[in-house]
Amino acid sequence: MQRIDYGLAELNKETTFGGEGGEKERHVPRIDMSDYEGRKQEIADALWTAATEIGFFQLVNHGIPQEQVDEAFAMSERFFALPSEVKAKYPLVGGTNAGWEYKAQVRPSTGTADHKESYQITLPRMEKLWPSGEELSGFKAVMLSFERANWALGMKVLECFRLKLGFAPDFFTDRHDPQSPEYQSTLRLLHYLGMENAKPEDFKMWRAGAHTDFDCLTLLHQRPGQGGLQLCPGKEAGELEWTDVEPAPGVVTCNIGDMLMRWSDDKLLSTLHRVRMPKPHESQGSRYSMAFFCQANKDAVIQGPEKRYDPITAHDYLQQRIAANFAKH
Ligand SMILES: O=C(O)CCC(=O)C(=O)O
Ligand SMILES: [Fe+2]
Repeated sequence: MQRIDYGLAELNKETTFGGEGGEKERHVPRIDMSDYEGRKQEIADALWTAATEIGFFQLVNHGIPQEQVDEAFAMSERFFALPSEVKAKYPLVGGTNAGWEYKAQVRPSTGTADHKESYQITLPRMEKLWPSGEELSGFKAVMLSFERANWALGMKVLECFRLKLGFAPDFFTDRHDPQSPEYQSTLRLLHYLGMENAKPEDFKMWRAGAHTDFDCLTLLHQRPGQGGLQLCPGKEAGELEWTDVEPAPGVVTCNIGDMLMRWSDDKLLSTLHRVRMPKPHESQGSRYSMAFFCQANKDAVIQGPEKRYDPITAHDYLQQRIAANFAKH
């Protein structure tokens, strides 16, 4: 693969992680979010340990009702089952993180398109991007309420990191204010294509190539029986060893993204991950997941307490990352 020189250091690193690598078991911490107000300090300590050691953790008792998660998954499946001509009426517009794309995301790590389609919801940019009620009744209402539930959970987690980093109360919540036109957090529905009729060479591809996320914090909903997510901590050179993150009922899998890594002067780790193809004994069917990306509002200025990096706005930061992933748009 030809190497392109990307502007950000994070991106130049990402071009070196596309290979198969090995596998290794690792412990992904579970964090109990119950009695959040009463246990905030304890939760913050547990989140901090997880985020500084492995960059991934799974929230339990997180407050998003299972029925709401199931309802959103059901709607997502119905959306992707719409005819392509309908979905194509709501296309991803370059640089916006809003709308539908089909096999359009080329990861700098692999140089090939992810084997998936996705539909992204970024609230201020959704004009003309919602399917009509006739096409998919109830979709918008279900997704708006699911978006908000994820936002609220994301802000609880970020508030704990805020506490540990020593920023003022509500620092991150203010910078992810959904009332602002600068809001750019994103709910992404994902459909990884079924492999039932795939050719052997298709299995050499990735459902999602190795990458780190651009955002502050990702909340990921997976379905039991639809695994494939793998993480690899550290960004050292050499053979990488990957760990399966198994979906479990009732958990929300979280990872730190590059924006928060910068904002914490590299203390909180944005960990490499990918979605591999199913193994022969695993389900070959479609895989659905839903990710909520807490991305600071465009006008937020990212700089850590120790000022390790020059300040950059969240807008400029994200644009560089999107440009590197959707070159064709
Ligand atoms: O679908 C998954 O399990 C992971 C998705 C992901 O890593 C992403 O969209 O950034
Ligand atoms: Fe990701």
